[in-house]
Amino acid sequence: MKASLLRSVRSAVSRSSSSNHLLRRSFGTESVPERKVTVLGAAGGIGQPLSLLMKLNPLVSRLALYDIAGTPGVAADVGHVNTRSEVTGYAGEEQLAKALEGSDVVIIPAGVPRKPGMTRDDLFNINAGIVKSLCTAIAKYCPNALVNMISNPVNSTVPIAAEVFKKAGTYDERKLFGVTTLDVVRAKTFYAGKANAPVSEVNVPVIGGHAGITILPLFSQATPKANLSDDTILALTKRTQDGGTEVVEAKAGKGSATLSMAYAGALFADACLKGLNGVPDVVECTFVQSTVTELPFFASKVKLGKNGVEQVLDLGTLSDFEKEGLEKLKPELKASIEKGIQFANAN
Ligand SMILES: NC(=O)C1=CN([C@@H]2O[C@H](COP(=O)(O)OP(=O)(O)OC[C@H]3O[C@@H](n4cnc5c(N)ncnc54)[C@H](O)[C@@H]3O)[C@@H](O)[C@H]2O)C=CC1
Ligand SMILES: O=C([O-])CC(=O)C(=O)O
Repeated sequence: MKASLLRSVRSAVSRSSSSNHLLRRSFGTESVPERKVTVLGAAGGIGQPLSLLMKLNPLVSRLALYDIAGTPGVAADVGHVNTRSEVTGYAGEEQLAKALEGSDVVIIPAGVPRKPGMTRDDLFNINAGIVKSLCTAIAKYCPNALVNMISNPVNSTVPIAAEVFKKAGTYDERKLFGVTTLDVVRAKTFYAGKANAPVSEVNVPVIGGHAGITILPLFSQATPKANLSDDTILALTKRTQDGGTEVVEAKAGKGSATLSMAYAGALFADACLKGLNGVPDVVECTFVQSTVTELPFFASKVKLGKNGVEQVLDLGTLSDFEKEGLEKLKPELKASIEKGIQFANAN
């Protein structure tokens, strides 16, 4: 078991750092740079499994787990897993600075989740303040870190973060990401089922934002190609847009997606780390500052590099159905972005 774990760690390290000669540091027979990852909200429903998955990532050398309470226990637990990173738990605001100092990637799943009947925007009043205070600390203690925003409503929390960083004079648009990977994960799973394709080979870009109709999967660009009817495409689109609500309703008051989100968050953070380490051609869909539409933030395929966003890729060719979806989502996404900007500047 131990030998096979080591083998898989080594092969993952070798795959992900093959193009990076200069930054290497010894790690067994292979080498990768030192990287600190901080999880804010690490004791929560997403935070705990996400912390475990980050502990399994051989690209991480230090893992800092922060929450308002409960993190010493999570850190002690996760810290016993015999993988590369050293784990430290931090609880309470007075320990936030230490959790953030020296961080390369900060993942934020802090805040309240939905209950049945709520929209993501209903979380704004509580989560906007949480995100604002956490981002104020990031600007102070690790202004160069890549920030992976999971807290909802992502369509507003990312603009809030941008405004906080602008005010602090630390904003670098290449380093701020709304995590929309779960939309891609869902679109892939649902498409594979309908297209009868092996799910591991499926790719589906998802653009727009992360709430309801602002989530726009581009099944016309999905691979492997499949000849799906318009009705099937419509149903797949709706299921992807309502994926979060499907989980909220199934959990019946016990929160929203946590396990699939932890998986998606770990995938996205891994892509950020690979980009930082100089691995070429790392591309993920994510909600970033953008000029691909007239909106100031938009999710689309983004190439990740040593400084975060290297290139925001254009949308490619859209079907008429997708073009219509794109026009329909713009007013809602614009309003959510503006709501975030206004909040950050008024408070
Ligand atoms: N981007 C996405 O695709 C998804 C986003 N989410 C969002 O992620 C957020 C977290 O969801 P869950 O983990 O299920 O909630 P949860 O309630 O289980 O955990 C949230 C954690 O945040 C902590 N927290 C609250 N205020 C904090 C602060 N000021 N500093 C640090 N930690 C703080 C809480 O103590 C708690 O441990 C929600 O806003 C949810 O809507 C959930 C699923 C998918
Ligand atoms: O639906 C929610 O509230 C949580 C979320 O963002 C998702 O699962 O996509």
